Amino acid sequence: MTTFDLIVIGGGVGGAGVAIKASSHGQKVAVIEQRDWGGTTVNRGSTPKKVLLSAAEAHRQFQSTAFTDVVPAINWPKLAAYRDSVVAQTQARFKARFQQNGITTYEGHAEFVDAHTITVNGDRLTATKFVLATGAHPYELTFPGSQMVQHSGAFFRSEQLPPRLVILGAGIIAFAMASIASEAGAKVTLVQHDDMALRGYDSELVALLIAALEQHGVEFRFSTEVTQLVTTDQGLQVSTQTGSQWVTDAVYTALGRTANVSELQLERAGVRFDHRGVKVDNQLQTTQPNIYAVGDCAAAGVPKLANYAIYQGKYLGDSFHAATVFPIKYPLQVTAVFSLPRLAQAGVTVVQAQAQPEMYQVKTVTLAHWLNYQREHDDQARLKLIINRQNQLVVGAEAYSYTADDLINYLAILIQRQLSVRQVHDLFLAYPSTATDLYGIWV
Ligand SMILES: Cc1cc2nc3c(=O)[nH]c(=O)nc-3n(C[C@H](O)[C@H](O)[C@H](O)COP(=O)(O)OP(=O)(O)OC[C@H]3O[C@@H](n4cnc5c(N)ncnc54)[C@H](O)[C@@H]3O)c2cc1C
Ligand SMILES: NC(=O)c1ccc[n+]([C@@H]2O[C@H](COP(=O)([O-])OP(=O)(O)OC[C@H]3O[C@@H](n4cnc5c(N)ncnc54)[C@H](O)[C@@H]3O)[C@@H](O)[C@H]2O)c1
Repeated sequence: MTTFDLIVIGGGVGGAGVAIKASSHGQKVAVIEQRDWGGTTVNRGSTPKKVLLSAAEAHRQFQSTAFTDVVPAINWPKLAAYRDSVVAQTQARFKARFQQNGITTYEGHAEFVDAHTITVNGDRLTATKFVLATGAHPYELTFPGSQMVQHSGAFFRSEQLPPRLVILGAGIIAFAMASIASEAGAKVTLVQHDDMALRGYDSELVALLIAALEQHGVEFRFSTEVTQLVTTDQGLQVSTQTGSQWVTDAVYTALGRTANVSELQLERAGVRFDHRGVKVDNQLQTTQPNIYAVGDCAAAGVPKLANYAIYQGKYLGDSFHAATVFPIKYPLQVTAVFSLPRLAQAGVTVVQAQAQPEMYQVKTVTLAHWLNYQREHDDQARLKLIINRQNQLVVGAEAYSYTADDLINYLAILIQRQLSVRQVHDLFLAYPSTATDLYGIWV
């Protein structure tokens, strides 16, 4: 039986964070992956998504500048081939990084025998500590014909773009898919069961994004659900609860994700979990003291995003080595919707600020006439700053523009460092750029 100080189950971004940190502190570490190194992010999430998005962005720029008469079509199979080469290279680098750090890698499904032993490919491995980093899988549907529904991962890895497609859900993934597909020429219909898109983001900015996509031909059907899919000679016939019917070529879901916990035999190890994932405390420890969980499989009360999984992994890798362990503290929330245009947010949200008007002021800054936005034809670009009334520091920001994620990341740094207006003006930066725009927008 092979013994380690630490075994990490799951070779995605969360598992990598903890394994590499722990091994840098001299621990004997193994990582086990059952499907593909790099997990969701590298294979079915942000990596393929951002490669596709680059082509969509270039296509948009062609239309909005001097090239109006000659807008080249996106060659999807060519784009797909490039995307697959980027994914393959990233995956290979991901695995090599484990090996370069002296981490033992296993390819296979891990499950617990007891709290100190697991099996992989029939081998038994033991360790002092375990970290669960098994991620999540798409929410499954059960209506008649739902076996023909594909997941968002299939869209981001598709070889061909369906001419007509339906997206179920109006969350963060749905908006990225709708933006890419519509820019690449597909007729997109998005179905959301209630009237709320992108919950948590400022409704005014969300309305601007919906209007931009509608202008691009995306059809939104709110307050209804798909109830049946039937194959016909014309394609897939979609029926909804409210009685609508139309024909499409493909249906993709983006309805949220469920933690990968049920196939780990966690009961044998004394680890408790529910539909939200593995129960963890504020040090990411499960109900079994030598077993921890990070990322999408953990019910840690934070967004299930790559930046959180990486942050938790690094925290845990360091905490195993620390003399005193403090609870994990997230400096602020930062998220982005990779749509066209983008929505991004850092710190206190507009929704939170509006609920506490005595504490926060919301200031709207129109960006459209600023050089960086004007040159991009970003004519609706705007920023909402959330200001703490007591000390006048900016504590949150929400932006809508083609480069909102960049601006929000600069603001996230300034918010985390609690910089005052004076300190921002003392920074020396290359001009003109998104960074120097901070001089103007920072109150
Ligand atoms: C389409 C899409 C786009 C996204 N875009 C973004 C984005 O732009 N920004 C962002 O921050 N987040 C994004 N996310 C979320 C992000 O991908 C996840 O939060 C992140 O991947 C979580 O990392 P993880 O390591 O917890 O899990 P994963 O990356 O899912 O890795 C878990 C790994 O564990 C393996 N595994 C599971 N069970 C076992 C077992 N029993 N034995 C061995 N191995 C096992 C799985 O095969 C998998 O490889 C996106 C997600 C999706 C689906
Ligand atoms: N840029 C990013 O940061 C990013 C990008 C993609 C994914 N992610 C992560 O992946 C997770 C999953 O994303 P997602 O978009 O699948 O989920 P989500 O939770 O963001 O959105 C799902 C949407 O589907 C709706 N819905 C639920 N059931 C429905 C039904 N039967 N018919 C129609 N609509 C229905 C929900 O009300 C919700 O609006 C996110 O929570 C996030 O953690 C992050």
